[in-house]
Amino acid sequence: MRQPLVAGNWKMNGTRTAVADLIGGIKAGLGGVESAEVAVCPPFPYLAMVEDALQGTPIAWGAQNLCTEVSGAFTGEVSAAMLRDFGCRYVIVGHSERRQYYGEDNQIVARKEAVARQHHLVPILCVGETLAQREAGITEEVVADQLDAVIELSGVAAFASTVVAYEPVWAIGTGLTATPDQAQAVHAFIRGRIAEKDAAIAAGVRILYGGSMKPDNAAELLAQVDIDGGLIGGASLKAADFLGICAAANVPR
Ligand SMILES: O=C[C@H](O)COP(=O)(O)O
Repeated sequence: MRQPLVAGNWKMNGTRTAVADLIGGIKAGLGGVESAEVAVCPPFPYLAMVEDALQGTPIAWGAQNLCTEVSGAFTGEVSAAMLRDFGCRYVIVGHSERRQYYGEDNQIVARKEAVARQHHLVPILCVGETLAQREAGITEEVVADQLDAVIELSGVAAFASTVVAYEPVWAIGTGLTATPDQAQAVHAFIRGRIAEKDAAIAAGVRILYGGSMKPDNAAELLAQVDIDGGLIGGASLKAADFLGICAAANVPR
């Protein structure tokens, strides 16, 4: 059985005050959530604050990115070991904003995925197509290439300890959400692609949906058989909205 995961990706948002308020609101409101796992991914400077606030609670935390390299002369970068030092359980890798604005290709993303696991972080590997790619009918090809880069570097066993997030780029921050059927179709494709190599690993891998998920559309997305949670952007910045999505994930599967 796959435990649902709802992870908030705060992206480049926040101040000390806003982070304190948001974390306080989530902690206060999360009492009833039992079956779903909940995590938040703040910007790097707020990791220490979040660690202090969440230690000893069931809420996990993670980062939004990490360096491909382990340590040394890489100015401006943050290593996997540093994230572990601040108690991170998760790290997002290959978010479409990293791919689009910072030139992260499938090979770089695969290296980040590997270095994260080597340091006992759980990567949340983002995959997904642009609108142009969907309209060209190559969604599956694009997603397959993104998955295959990880399999080629690390083997399918990587997916025994990696979470996948399907995030159609055209649905991120746009208010456009994939329909439950559209999302389910790609989630099933992802699971099938992994199953071609190892059926047991495919059956266990958690596949999150990301892209304008909100309290009012979360339940129908999460009801799909291959959707195991959400990677939430905008709606993770308001405690009430994030909690609404957590509540929708808190149903026995
Ligand atoms: O990582 C989260 C995704 O990019 C989704 O963002 P969004 O919920 O604002 O569309």
